Amino acid sequence: MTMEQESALASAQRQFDIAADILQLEPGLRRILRVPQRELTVTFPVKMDDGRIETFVGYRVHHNITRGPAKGGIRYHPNVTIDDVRAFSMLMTWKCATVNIPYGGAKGAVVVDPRQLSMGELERLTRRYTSEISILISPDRDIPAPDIGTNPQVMAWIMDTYSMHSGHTVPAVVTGKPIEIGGSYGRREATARGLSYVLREAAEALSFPIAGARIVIQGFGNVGATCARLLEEMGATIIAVSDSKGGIYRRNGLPLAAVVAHKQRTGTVTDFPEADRVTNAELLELPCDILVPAAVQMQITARNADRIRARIVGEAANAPTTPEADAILYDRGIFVIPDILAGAGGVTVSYFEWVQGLQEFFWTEREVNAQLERVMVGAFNQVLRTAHERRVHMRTAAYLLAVNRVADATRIRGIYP
Ligand SMILES: NC(=O)c1ccc[n+]([C@@H]2O[C@H](COP(=O)([O-])OP(=O)(O)OC[C@H]3O[C@@H](n4cnc5c(N)ncnc54)[C@H](O)[C@@H]3O)[C@@H](O)[C@H]2O)c1
Repeated sequence: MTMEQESALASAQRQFDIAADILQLEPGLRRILRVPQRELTVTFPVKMDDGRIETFVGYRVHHNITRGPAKGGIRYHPNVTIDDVRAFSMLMTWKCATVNIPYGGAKGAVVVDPRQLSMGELERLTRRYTSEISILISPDRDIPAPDIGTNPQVMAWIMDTYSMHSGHTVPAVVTGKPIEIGGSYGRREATARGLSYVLREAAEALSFPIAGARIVIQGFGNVGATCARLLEEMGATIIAVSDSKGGIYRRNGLPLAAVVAHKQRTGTVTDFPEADRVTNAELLELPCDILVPAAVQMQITARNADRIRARIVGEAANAPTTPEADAILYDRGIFVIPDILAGAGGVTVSYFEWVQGLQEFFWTEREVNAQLERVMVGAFNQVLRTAHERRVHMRTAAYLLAVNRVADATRIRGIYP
């Protein structure tokens, strides 16, 4: 197996090992933090609309809960594996620790293509999966959230199922809920907004203003499209965007509102009449100031890293860059804002949603965004300082901060019994 084909977990562990070596982490702590603490696999039946009974496999993994309740999304995807869930649960531990919010890391999944299910089937699957993992979830133990293939409606069913079992309404058991039942203002845009704050800070650190910066975005979904709009509001020029079908490029800037309307009408950005078509591979190699991978993992690899022509790469997606590519980008002086920092706006506002639910006291959107900016800018500056002090790239710096926080918490609490 080549490095490029290694599993998501092996890649996450390799990244952890780099930080553990620099921190000279004691062998016992290394053994604890390298693997998930707790895993649940469930096989459960769902009545389909035609009367058949199908069985589905689901997972919920807690990587670490030393710093607080487990936090992480639930993915519905036909190809998801337990190994992916382990890797993403580990990334969640580091993401929460990087922005210093009091959570551990978790991830859940069901092996299913949700687009093949009716609404009724999706609801029954979600409610039964919730029931199966209810031995793990609760507002003070494990708080799920949306991920690929799930959305606020799925979170509403999880909240309702858990509440039915409890006999009273428990909004704080999930985040990413609809506003009407205790969701937070600003949650839907939070990942993109958090990213826009750190991109603005990064541009400033590299001595160019975000206003006028030329931006390329891979993935035009919730995060990518919102990020495009927010960066345009900051005065940046979006020159290329893409979705799973391909990308579009216009040297002088895309008319964003028209691209959004085209995507709504046709389901894709491709074939937008006033731009050139590019493939997703070509898009990544366009000359620009800021490249934002906001689609899927493993996009920047040893194969294309030497052709990336951005000054900053802001990782909205989880794990879009392989460790080999990281080293190449660093050597070429490209400033990478790693996923565990750049993509942490979502979990940060999830944390605010949980706090609001527990207190039953809700904030305005302005308050949410101001607190998000404080957390993201503070974390960015800490990671940047660490990178300078330790002479490492931003990903390793973020890992050093995050792993150290979890290691410290473990040492202070001690090993039970
Ligand atoms: N939504 C959040 O709060 C959040 C938080 C942290 C990280 N992320 C990560 O950000 C990424 C995007 O999340 P989202 O919520 O915008 O998802 P989404 O499903 O709304 O959008 C994904 C976009 O990527 C495109 N895409 C899919 N496969 C592609 C491929 N192979 N090449 C190019 N484009 C492709 C899709 O067409 C779509 O435009 C994911 O990796 C997700 O894990 C999301």
